[in-house]
Amino acid sequence: MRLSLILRESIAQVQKLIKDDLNILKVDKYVINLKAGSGGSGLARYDGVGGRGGNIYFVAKPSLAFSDIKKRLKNKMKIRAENGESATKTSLIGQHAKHQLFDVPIGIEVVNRTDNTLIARCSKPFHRYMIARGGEGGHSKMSYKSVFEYRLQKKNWITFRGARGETIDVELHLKLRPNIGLLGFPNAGKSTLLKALVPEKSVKIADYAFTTVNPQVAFWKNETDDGEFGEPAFTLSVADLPGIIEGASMNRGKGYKFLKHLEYADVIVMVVDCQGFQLKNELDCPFRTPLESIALLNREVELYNEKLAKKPVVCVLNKIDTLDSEQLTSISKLSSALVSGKWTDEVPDTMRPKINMRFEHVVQLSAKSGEIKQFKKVLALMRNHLHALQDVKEETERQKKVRRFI
Ligand SMILES: Nc1nc2c(ncn2[C@@H]2O[C@H](COP(=O)(O)OP(=O)(O)OP(=O)(O)O)[C@@H](O)[C@H]2O)c(=O)[nH]1
Ligand SMILES: [Mg+2]
Repeated sequence: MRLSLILRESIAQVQKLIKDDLNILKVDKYVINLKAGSGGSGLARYDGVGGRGGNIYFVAKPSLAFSDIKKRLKNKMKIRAENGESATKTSLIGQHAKHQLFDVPIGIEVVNRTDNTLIARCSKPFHRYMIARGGEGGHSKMSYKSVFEYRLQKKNWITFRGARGETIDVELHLKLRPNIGLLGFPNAGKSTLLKALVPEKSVKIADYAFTTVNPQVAFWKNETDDGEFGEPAFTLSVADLPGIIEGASMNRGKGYKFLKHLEYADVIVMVVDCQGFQLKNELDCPFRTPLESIALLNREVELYNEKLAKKPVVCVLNKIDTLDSEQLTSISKLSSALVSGKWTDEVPDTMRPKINMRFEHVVQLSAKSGEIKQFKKVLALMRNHLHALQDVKEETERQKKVRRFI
């Protein structure tokens, strides 16, 4: 009995290790209901003031894992702060409630579920972020509406009701911060490319759409000290994401929820199948040429967030081993058009993006063959930009105005 228990535990441990090795991100969002404390009641006859309700703060802690959030809330996904004390005849100033502090892993984003606005980006270690505000205590200067009477020991007391604490549903988002994010339609060869970069990593590759169901991260080390490309050794994190499809912004396929992991990527690597793309061999799934695939990916990205479409992109035209010489010529033409920025000229109007992505480099390769020297070279070149490319800065209103007058 005991032996089987030990065995079961060790199997579980090994399984966990395997999972860690794969670095697969299973959960990247939680929804939590928050209720800040309401203010205590004030007492009219004696001008008593109720205590303030407690606020809810999130504190960014470096040592926490995202999955700890659920454990620490004991699966209830609710956080409550205490109400303020009411004023009484013997204590005319009600005590303020204690604030509720909740530790969260560093870097998470807190979004209001109702209006989809960002409340906080918890990025500074040990900093407190106010998420829900407690209500003010009741007092005589409050509006008439907050006044109410109640009977206590046969006397009529007039009290001022404290304000209610904020009640909100928030989403906690974990976003990867990779140097390189792989973007593409299903089956384009994103995972194959990751495997070619980091051969020791276990990666699931298969000839059907949506093989990758969760984002996964690997680290590519350019270990040659003497510098294979004249560079000192360096490491880049690469995130392989599940494929998105046309209409992802309308929540087709798996939607575009995984695109959030590209928001902090320094460089986007767009992987395109040189043979084109068709999700299924059915009438409602039209065939898309490589050029159309690029335009449609560009469109989906900008519909998600225009900032993403402004990031530097490396386009990988994959599976060139499957092309004949005529197709190879047309892929080379496409490469030149992408680099020159004139690639949208031939895109049908219905597929043309608003913001054309900037293709810093275009590489033709066969990820399956593992011969990706040119691609590694391009990554090494892009590496020089990595620090400067942390995040695309929004143009401020002032800058826009200034530009208008120039
Ligand atoms: N001939 C050829 N086949 C390739 C190449 N790269 C990938 N493939 C094949 O294409 C299929 C899809 O590859 P994956 O790497 O799983 O594609 P993916 O983009 O990760 O797909 P999803 O995870 O579904 O989004 C597999 O059968 C691969 O073997 C290539 O360069 N040449
Ligand atoms: Mg994949």
